Amino acid sequence: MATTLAWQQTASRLQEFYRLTKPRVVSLIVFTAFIGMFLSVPGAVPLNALIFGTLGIALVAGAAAAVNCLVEQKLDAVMARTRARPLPRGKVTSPETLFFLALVGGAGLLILHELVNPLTMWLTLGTFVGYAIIYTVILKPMTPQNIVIGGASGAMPPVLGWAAVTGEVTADALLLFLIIFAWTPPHFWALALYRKLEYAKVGMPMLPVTHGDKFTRLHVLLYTLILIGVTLMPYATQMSGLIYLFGAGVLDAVFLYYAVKIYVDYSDQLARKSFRYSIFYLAALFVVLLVDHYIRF
Ligand code: HEM
Ligand SMILES: CC(C)=CCC/C(C)=C/CC/C(C)=C/COP(=O)(O)OP(=O)(O)O
Repeated sequence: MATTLAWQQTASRLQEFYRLTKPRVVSLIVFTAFIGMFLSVPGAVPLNALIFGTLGIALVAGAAAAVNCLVEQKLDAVMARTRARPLPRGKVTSPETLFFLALVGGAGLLILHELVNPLTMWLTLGTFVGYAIIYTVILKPMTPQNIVIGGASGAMPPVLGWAAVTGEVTADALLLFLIIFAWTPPHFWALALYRKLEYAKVGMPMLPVTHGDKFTRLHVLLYTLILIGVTLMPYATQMSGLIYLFGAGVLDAVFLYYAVKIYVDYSDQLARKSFRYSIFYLAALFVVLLVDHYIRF
């Protein structure tokens, strides 16, 4: 009886630590890295790079997310969306979080350095610093351009996957970076539009707070147009073929529909749907890139 209780307590503690890593966001990040690995070579991906590259990138990304939870715990306690996180609820302490993220992040970097290659380790470390320090600590409280510049960290994972397999970063890898980079503003600003009051409450200078709704809605539309241009580039550069062109075209058309509707006929409900669609869009676009890579027309 006592051992069962002890087990339950341990399991629920571990679950709280796991939640610090923002597992849902990180799983899409890792998914784009994973697909980047397949796109980097014509045939089979070496199993070593696939397994240890994915594991290492996942661990460091999780540690980066935990830094964000640590730094923003006081703000998280105020916003409805984030107040159930482990730190604001007092389920884990700051020193525990620091210890956990150092352990997890250190293990990830070690795996990348020893079992993948040093280039991937350094690029992943740079991405970690980009999100955990440059974005979270410096840019986020400073400028409404926070997510445009900080989005570079979120866009790095396919490049990391590419480097893990090939040991280099090529123009095709940078194209994958550009896709996520252009996707981030419509992804985030759709959410920021319907969460504007919460961001205002904690004094975060998000675009709808500093420049208003109309300006943000215009920028969602403009970045969606940029995104559409960028997603045509894999076909234009012959990195991808007709299956990709068709898939990306359909996904882009729906994204454009949401962006135009947000601009001309805004509602919170629409912004919420558009945000959810942005997540589906990115996952589906990478699946299409992968399918096209192996079945090429
Ligand atoms: C600076 C860049 C980014 C910002 C500011 C941002 C912002 C956000 C925010 C605030 C949420 C929380 C939504 C909620 O709690 O309801 C979220 C959710 C999400 N983001 Fe992003 N994001 C960024 C980049 C990315 C990237 C690069 C990916 C993946 C490649 C991604 C994937 C996701 C996913 C999958 C969710 C849903 C999580 C869930 O359902 O709990 N995000 N994003
Ligand atoms: C490989 C590697 C090291 C990757 C690190 C990149 C990384 C973890 C990006 C995460 C993007 C993310 C969680 C944005 C959420 O925005 P936010 O943090 O402003 O959201 P919040 O308000 O929910 O805290």
